[in-house]
Amino acid sequence: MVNLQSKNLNIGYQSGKKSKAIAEDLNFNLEKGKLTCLLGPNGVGKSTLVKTIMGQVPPLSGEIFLEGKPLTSFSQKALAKKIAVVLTEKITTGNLTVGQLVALGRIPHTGWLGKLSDEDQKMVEQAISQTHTGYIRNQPLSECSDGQLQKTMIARALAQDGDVLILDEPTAHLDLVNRFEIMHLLRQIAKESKKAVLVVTHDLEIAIETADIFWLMQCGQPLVSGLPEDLILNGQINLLLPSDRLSFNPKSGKVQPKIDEFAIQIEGPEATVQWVQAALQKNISANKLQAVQIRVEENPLRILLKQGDMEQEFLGIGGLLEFLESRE
Ligand SMILES: Nc1ncnc2c1ncn2[C@@H]1O[C@H](COP(=O)(O)OP(=O)(O)OP(=O)(O)O)[C@@H](O)[C@H]1O
Repeated sequence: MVNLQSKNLNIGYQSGKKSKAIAEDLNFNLEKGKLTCLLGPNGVGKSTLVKTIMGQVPPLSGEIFLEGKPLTSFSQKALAKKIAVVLTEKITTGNLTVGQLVALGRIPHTGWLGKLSDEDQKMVEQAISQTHTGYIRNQPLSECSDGQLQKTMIARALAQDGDVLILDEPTAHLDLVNRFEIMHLLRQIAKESKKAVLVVTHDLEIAIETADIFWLMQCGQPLVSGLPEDLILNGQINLLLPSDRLSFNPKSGKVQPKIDEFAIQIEGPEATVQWVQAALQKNISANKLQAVQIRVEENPLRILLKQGDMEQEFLGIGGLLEFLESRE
């Protein structure tokens, strides 16, 4: 079910009579119950699109519809009840605790001085429980780690209880475990609370694992939308990598340097072959690998290198690289 939709949307910034176009002819459907990831290179206009959807930056032309009605027909207050946003800026809210910040999510419903009703309280508790932040609810924000802060910001947005939840780079600055945890949490929120969740991210691998839909934004091109798995198989994922040097490897699910003359035949178990190949690509120039054959064994690792009559054995990739690097 579509919650937010755009038609021929042109986004950018207006200053006096001058307008600066950032992206043109954007057409999208943001669906309820799905986690959508917006990906694209730096400066392509992802944050500008988020601000346009929030009603902070007016579209240069075209229109956005929320629940079938033009976004412009909603007041800022009404929009705040429908769309909750988590931006990248760090909050500097003095001595507020985690619990107090989450409660601030109810402001669109209560007003600044509003007391929390039982219903408000219930939404706050639900948001804290969904984000597993109960154990830090009395902790001042100034004492929270980046991961804890990010979960608190998500909890505040959940307490706001809009049908649309938008997050601009929620995993920036987080470690690998927290990045996974936050994205899985957002997926769960989309599924369980039937919200339309839009996440701007540069985290391609985790996005592939968690997103239902990808939106790919590239300079001067229409927005490409589809299942991540479809975009991988039809090669459109490479739209994110305009450089000649990188491509997406559908087998490993990773961005890798393009392999052409570099590819040498390595025999052995798949995972071991993959990492030996990766180390060779990163460190050894193609001319040093000519007429070289490599066979690998695992547990324990053994690498056998053959060239003509010469055979050499290594017990680690480091030794193999040292040997190849020292060759004329
Ligand atoms: N207030 C503004 N007025 C004019 N131009 C702006 C303004 N804010 C951003 N821009 C420009 O809009 C373009 C898109 O910026 P935006 O922040 O939307 O990109 P982004 O895709 O989110 O980038 P990143 O991945 O680096 O966060 C950039 O060229 C930027 O300089």
